[in-house]
Amino acid sequence: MAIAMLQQTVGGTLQLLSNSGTHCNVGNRSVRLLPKGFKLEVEFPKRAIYSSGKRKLNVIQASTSQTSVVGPLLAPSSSDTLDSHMKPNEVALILIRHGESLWNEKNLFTGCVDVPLTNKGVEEAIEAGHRISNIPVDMIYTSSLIRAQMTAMLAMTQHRRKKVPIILHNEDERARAWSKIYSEDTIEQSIPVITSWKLNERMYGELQGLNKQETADKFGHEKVHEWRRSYDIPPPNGESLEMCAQRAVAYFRDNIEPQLLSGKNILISAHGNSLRSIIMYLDKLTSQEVITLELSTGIPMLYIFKEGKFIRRGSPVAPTEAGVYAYTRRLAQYRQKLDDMLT
Ligand SMILES: O=C(O)[C@@H](CO)OP(=O)(O)O
Repeated sequence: MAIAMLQQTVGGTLQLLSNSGTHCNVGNRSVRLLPKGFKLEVEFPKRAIYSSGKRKLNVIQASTSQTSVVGPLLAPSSSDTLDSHMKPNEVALILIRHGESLWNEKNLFTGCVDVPLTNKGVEEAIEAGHRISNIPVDMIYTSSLIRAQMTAMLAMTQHRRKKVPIILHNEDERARAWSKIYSEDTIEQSIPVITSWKLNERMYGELQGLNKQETADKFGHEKVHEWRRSYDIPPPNGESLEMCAQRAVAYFRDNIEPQLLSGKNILISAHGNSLRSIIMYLDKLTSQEVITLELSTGIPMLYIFKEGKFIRRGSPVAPTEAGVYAYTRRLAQYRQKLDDMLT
């Protein structure tokens, strides 16, 4: 079936994107839409009926400055034509803990120290990418730390949609202006990547850089276990899990949840403790339950956000790709569309 999707208005023109060859009526004009992402610009009328054959697609109301779209075929806030058949009230949320870092390998407390991935970590990130390669991703959030950013970027190299993840630089006005993209086409083929320190690993204070085994030998296993896995006891001059959760969950609620509500499919690449905090919020875990939660490096976890609820769909243990796609009709449809477009 043809999908004609309203892209945007550009100086009095309307852009349509199609994923299969068909005729499409725009107002009183009949135009041909070509397969796979062919983009058409037409002058838009004030009000037009979109139709493909006898099938009415959408009613567009447009003015030079504003366009609104009414119709079941468009997910209003999604920019991806592949999503146009999907229920706008159901979106995917993927969480990935970064792959193994050089300090994970050396068994050092890392916290907010900015350490890159090992070769194994790179492989884990690529494997994570395979597992999520058929799940829609409209936006990516990462911490400000390179291990989480590397993981997101490497994972996205495997995504079948082949959009380009692009880090947004919002440090100041100039950073924003200098990284501006001037092609709407290119923007459409990009995924914005938003970084925030609020998704960083919990700050490990004076343990950062110390060897975990040596620290346990020195201070006692019980003490170190308390620093590492209690909920509200911070390591010396560091953050407890509770303190980490306060800023990570606040960030999630204030910044990420509104995007999910508006229909965006989101990937978060972050850290053991910032993700445990977010999972505590999503799964309504108690402080006793969250301290027993261990996350492996590079294993993606899938949630479906539907009707205001987070439903976990991928096991943190080892979700197989086939298992993940069996979960919802919407994800199966997305995968089918990728198959149709990319084979
Ligand atoms: O060192 C760290 O920053 C974290 C995660 O690797 O360690 P822990 O397992 O104690 O949470």
